[in-house]
Amino acid sequence: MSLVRAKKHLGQHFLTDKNIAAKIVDALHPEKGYKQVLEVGPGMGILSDFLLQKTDYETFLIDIDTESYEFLQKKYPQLGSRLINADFLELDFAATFAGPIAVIGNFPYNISSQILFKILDNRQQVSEVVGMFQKEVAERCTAKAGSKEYGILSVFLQSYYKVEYLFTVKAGVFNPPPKVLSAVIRLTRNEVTELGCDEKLFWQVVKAGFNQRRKTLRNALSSLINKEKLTDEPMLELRAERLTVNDFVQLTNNISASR
Ligand SMILES: C[S@@+](CC[C@H](N)C(=O)[O-])C[C@H]1O[C@@H](n2cnc3c(N)ncnc32)[C@H](O)[C@@H]1O
Repeated sequence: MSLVRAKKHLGQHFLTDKNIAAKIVDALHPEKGYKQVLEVGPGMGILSDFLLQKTDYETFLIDIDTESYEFLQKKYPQLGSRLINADFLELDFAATFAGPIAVIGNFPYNISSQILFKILDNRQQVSEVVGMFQKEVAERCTAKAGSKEYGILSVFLQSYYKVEYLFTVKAGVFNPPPKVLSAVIRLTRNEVTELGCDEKLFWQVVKAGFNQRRKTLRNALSSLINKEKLTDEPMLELRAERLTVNDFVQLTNNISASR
């Protein structure tokens, strides 16, 4: 079988180290109750080889690249409609999967944030995610309040998932090697179904706070708050990076109550 040509615009860097591939697949916890796993961007199938050996779950593969799709069709004829040639960002989860699922992948780095927001949009179905990202993105996902990496992505993900940094991966194990280091993280869905505040306002507060992260929240959120009524709100004297997810929930409730 001829190999798939790496296409830069699709973020194609193929992992060549099978031990790392096995370690990524082993980081899934199917005992948590999902029966289906979706791999995003299987490429030539280095992760899929390990996923398809497992009997605890049914594996689905989605790749936007037709050349990868045709390669994988020949490699795994048994997959049938579980091999999908489409854009993950356009996938209709409810129509494709029967219940809770896990998402796994060595993700294309050019669309990392969109992939994470797509997962967040489908958080009712996505119980677990194990994925490789550019190291800086992995650090932003796992960052804690008070650190310089802590930002919008950290707060949004940590609202609904426990986020763990698993391990760092060197560029030399990919072909072609990316210019950056990579890292594997795991997201495990928490118990939260509702944040306990006006969620639309919560997203606005988080975004506005971090969009002007060097300002105090009183200044960064000036268009969202009623200044006369929130004169003694201590969180407004801080910068966004100091607030935990729970602080943001509480601040959102205080802003709602003052309107
Ligand atoms: C970093 S490569 C990883 C390939 C393979 N899993 C590996 O580890 O060698 C990323 C893969 O994502 C695919 N991809 C890029 N954008 C995509 C999208 N929007 N939806 C689905 N797959 C995508 C690429 O075609 C490529 O196969």
